[in-house]
Amino acid sequence: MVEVLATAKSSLPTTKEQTQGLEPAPPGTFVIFGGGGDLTRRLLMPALYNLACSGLLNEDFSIVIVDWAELSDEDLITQFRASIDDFVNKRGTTATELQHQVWERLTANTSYLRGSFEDAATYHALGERISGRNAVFYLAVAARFFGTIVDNLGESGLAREENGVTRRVIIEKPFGSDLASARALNVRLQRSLDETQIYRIDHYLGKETVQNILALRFSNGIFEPLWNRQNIDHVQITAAETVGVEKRGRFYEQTGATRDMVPNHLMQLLTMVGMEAPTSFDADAVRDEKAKVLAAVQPVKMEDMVRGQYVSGSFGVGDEAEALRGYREEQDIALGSQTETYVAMKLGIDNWRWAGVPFYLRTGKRLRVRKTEIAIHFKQAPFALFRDTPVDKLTPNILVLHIQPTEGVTLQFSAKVPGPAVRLGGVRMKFDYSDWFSDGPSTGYETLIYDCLIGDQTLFQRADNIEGGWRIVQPALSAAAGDHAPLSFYPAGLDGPRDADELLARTGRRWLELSR
Ligand SMILES: NC(=O)C1=CN([C@@H]2O[C@H](COP(=O)(O)OP(=O)(O)OC[C@H]3O[C@@H](n4cnc5c(N)ncnc54)[C@H](OP(=O)(O)O)[C@@H]3O)[C@@H](O)[C@H]2O)C=CC1
Ligand SMILES: O=C1O[C@H](COP(=O)(O)O)[C@@H](O)[C@H](O)[C@H]1O
Repeated sequence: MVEVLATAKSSLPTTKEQTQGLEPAPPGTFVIFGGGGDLTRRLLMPALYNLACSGLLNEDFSIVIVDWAELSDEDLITQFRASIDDFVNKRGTTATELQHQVWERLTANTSYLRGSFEDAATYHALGERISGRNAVFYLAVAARFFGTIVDNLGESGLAREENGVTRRVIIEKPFGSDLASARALNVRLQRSLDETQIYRIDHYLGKETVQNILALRFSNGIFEPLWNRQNIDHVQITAAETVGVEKRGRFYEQTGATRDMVPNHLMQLLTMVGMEAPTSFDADAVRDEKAKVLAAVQPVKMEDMVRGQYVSGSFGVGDEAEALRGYREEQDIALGSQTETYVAMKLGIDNWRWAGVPFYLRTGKRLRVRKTEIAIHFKQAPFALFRDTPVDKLTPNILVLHIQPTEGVTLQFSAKVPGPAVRLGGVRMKFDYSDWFSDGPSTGYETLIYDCLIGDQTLFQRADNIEGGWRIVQPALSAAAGDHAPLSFYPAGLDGPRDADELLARTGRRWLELSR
């Protein structure tokens, strides 16, 4: 292993330094519809607290939680405190103290509004609390309510921006369940809102390393000249999870791995790798380039796709091994379920930079390891020089962008093994984020919430980008709906279905090992 440079921990920037140069967001109210739910407890409240600790919320910032649960303001604050204790202060191995001043200010301006999303009275009462103020409406609700809430915001006049007051809506995923429903939802939202008011979230865009793909590509002179069909053989994008469907069986049965991960998260990764340099970080400049890449991707062909479902298996070895249930044995799953928990596919980007370079995507639950990464496989160097040496093959050059759980970049290449003979060994140069940058407490939602508060849509999906992702996977969804999509099975705790290996083996390629 070749270490790139010595690490410089003492010079790591602190959280304060990382937020330097950023102004607190303008004054306003953050309204969370569905604020009694899981997303709010685990991610949104911790993120708002972290933003307050970083000094990025305005002194005049308030929170209104809308839900139908029977809660008093005191109950709400108790829940809020529990979520900070569980998801910020006891996160990982480091326990930190509550920042009392920040906490007092935030909770003094947090209130509860009990009401149904479907009831006009809820919007009337909300209107009184936010009158004349900027507001962000966060729809932390099941997807079936997205249209209803936005219709109500429109009809009640709460979506109207006037006299310099801004009104923005953050929409959670899933945004539609196929191309037609995503289009219909876009049309419905745009009846009440201008596109500049709509913030469609994809939490992958809140991940530092996902954002860093553009920085890596375009702030370094060494990568861009190689980033094309002349030098790259193929690209592999992997999002492997060890978890199963947990308690989300009802949702997952209707969704499956393709809908859950591909048109959104994996397409974000594909566009970041594939896009041209935008002319600026302006939201539309970036999203225009993404739209162009998506438009150049041909819809997936069924012969280039593998769907899998996990069956019972085990994790670990010997006495330590843990038995894992199969998907069909999980809660709320049909006995003969045909839902895929794994999907692999080959896509191509038919443009001047990428024509002929396959992009292989795979994602699945209950795999051997949790790992999200992008591996750029470069073309092989000519072998001629080594023909009369003991070298029988060259190590492939692979640049791996690690997204999670570790964040960093690795470059694999060949180096001469010391000694008189010409022998080559595969080596890796490794850059690990944690060696160079300290990471403040973060849920990944801080950046996204802050960006919405300041009106920056760069990290949010535009209507055409969302539809572009659905268009690409639509043939797979149609085939599954018509029962024409084969399903392979794989043991829980391993690497996924064999057929997925076959998808690459056809052209003499292979997946990068998950557990390497
Ligand atoms: N949880 C997570 O980690 C993630 C969630 N998401 C997305 O975020 C959104 C919210 O998820 P999550 O927090 O898990 O959902 P929850 O179901 O936990 O939260 C929704 C809240 O809204 C309440 N509610 C339901 N119907 C009404 C109504 N008609 N009027 C008023 N309140 C109502 C629910 O109450 P009750 O429980 O009584 O029905 C619940 O408190 C979803 O779109 C999900 O896909 C995205 C990424 C991660
Ligand atoms: O949106 C979703 O993403 C998670 C994976 O997110 P990650 O940040 O852990 O990579 C996935 O487990 C879930 O099924 C899906 O709905």
